[in-house]
This record gives sequence, C-alpha cells and structure tokens, in this order.
Amino acid sequence: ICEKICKQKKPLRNQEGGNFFFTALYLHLSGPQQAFGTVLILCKRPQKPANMTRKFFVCGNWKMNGSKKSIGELIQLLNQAKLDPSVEVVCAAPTIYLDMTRSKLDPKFGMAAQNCYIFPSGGFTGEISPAMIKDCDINWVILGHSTRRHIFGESNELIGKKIAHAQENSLGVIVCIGETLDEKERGITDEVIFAQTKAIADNVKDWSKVVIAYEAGWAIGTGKSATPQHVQNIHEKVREWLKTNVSEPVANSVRIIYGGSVRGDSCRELATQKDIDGFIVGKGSLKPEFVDIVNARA
Ligand SMILES: O=C(CO)COP(=O)(O)O
Repeated sequence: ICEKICKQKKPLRNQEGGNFFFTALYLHLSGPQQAFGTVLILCKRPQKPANMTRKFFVCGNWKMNGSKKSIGELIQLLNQAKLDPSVEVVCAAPTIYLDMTRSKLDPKFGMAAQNCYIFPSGGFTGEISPAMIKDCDINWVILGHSTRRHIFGESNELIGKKIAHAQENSLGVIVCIGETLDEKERGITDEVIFAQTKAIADNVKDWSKVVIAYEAGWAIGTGKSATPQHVQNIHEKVREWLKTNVSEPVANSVRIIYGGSVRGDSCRELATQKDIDGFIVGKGSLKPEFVDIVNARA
C-alpha cells in the first residue's frame, strides 16, 4: 500500500543499536485530500554470518629471506599495490630488518616479529623481547611456527610462556599449530592440534589479540597446499574446541588462518571456506602474487 500511495518517501531517521532499528517514512498523499504523515517501521537488522564479522587477516612471513635491496623492492611493491582495504595485512620481516621495514612500509600495514623470548631483558644471547618489539612500533609476533617447534625444538610449554609474556606487553600473537607429515600418517592430527590449542588457551588473557594459524606442516614449502576441505575441517574442529573449552564468543570471534603453500591461484577457493579467516604465507609473500592472496576475497 505504501508503495502505491507514497508520492514521496524518504527515510528520516534511523535509530541504531541492537538487533532492531526504527526507520521512518515520510508520506505525502496526493489527490484532492492532501495528507502528510510519518510512519515508524520496526525492522530486524540483517545479521552477518560469523565469518563475515571476522576481519580477513593475511600475514606475510618472510622467514629468513631477503636483503636490504630485495626488501626495499618488496616494500615499494606493497606500498603501491591496490589492496582490499577490508583486509588486515601484517608483514613479518627478519629481526635485523624489522626497524628498517617499519620505517619504510606504509603504516596501513601491520608488522610482526617472527619470534620472541620470555623475559624483558637479560643474558639471553640471540633473543629479542616483546618490549624491544614494541619499542620498534611493531604490534605482532609470530609464535610456535613449525620451524620453531621442529627445527629449534620449542615445546608447547615454552610457546605457552612466550604467549603469556607477549600478551603482558600488549603484543598481538599469531600462534601457529599444525601436524607434521609423520603425525598425519600416524592418524594423530586432532590430538596434536588440540594439545597445541590447549597450551595457547591456558596462557591467553586477551583473545582479541590472538590469531591462530593452522599450518599443515606437510604442505609448507612444497608448493602444494592442503585442500580447502581438509583446512576447513581442521579449522572447524579448532573452533569447536574453543567453544567447548574457552567460550562461544571467543570461538566465534577468533580468526583462524591457514598456512602451507598458499599461492595466488589456490587462495580463492580456500578463502571461501566459512572457517578460513585468512592466510599466513611464506614464499608467496616475497612475490607480487602476495597482492592476489591479500585480495583473495575481493
Ligand atoms: O610456513 C609458512 C608460513 O608461515 C608457509 O610457508 P610457504 O607458504 O612457503 O609454504
């Protein structure tokens, strides 16, 4: 009826907040008996699916790669790239280049260190502390990467301590979990990732500053990503674990990203899975295809 009788109709006011909102229509009835009026309409706010409320997160993990020259070129490429503005992009440079990268990279990019230790300072040759990372205006740290677990022998316990100390210093943590090929073949993937997730949960104080990165250890650096179905299945299990053992709001809001040979051509299908909230990218983050990976959902 409104459609028929409104000569002029425009929303006057939207009352924001909650699951409902009011909108008002100003009516002007034409004809011999002219009339004006306002109709208030109660509307249900459309709810976004949970995965749409989690900001897509892409971390470029440069690992132990690059030189002043090549990193300078990569920074130039990133600063000039057309990137989906709704994506949070974080670059993890090697420690020695963190400060230089931070000073040249556009501030719209976040940055991460690739590791840190469990004390603010002291006689720990070769280590860096969260306080030092913050001092260089860097707000994230990657912890528990499969390299750290399997080459440098870091345990769930040590990674838990690192998470706790990083959080005491208000650093955001990108914490990696994932099974090796051997663990996959022994059929213990779930057991491994749940134990790793428990070590994270036992040490996190602020879940808003946590991103969980599932890395299929057997896909890292191989050029062959895990299938979208495999990754979705694992991410769903981790989210379910969080729901049971932490809380439903945390399970719904924490971002779970995938790593393991993510490439420009494999990222789109992965990005459509409902529990894949972004990527952690090794080799692909050093090349122009990183731009395609950031824009996977665009
Ligand atoms: O380990 C990774 C990211 O942290 C993945 O590395 P690749 O993308 O090179 O497989």
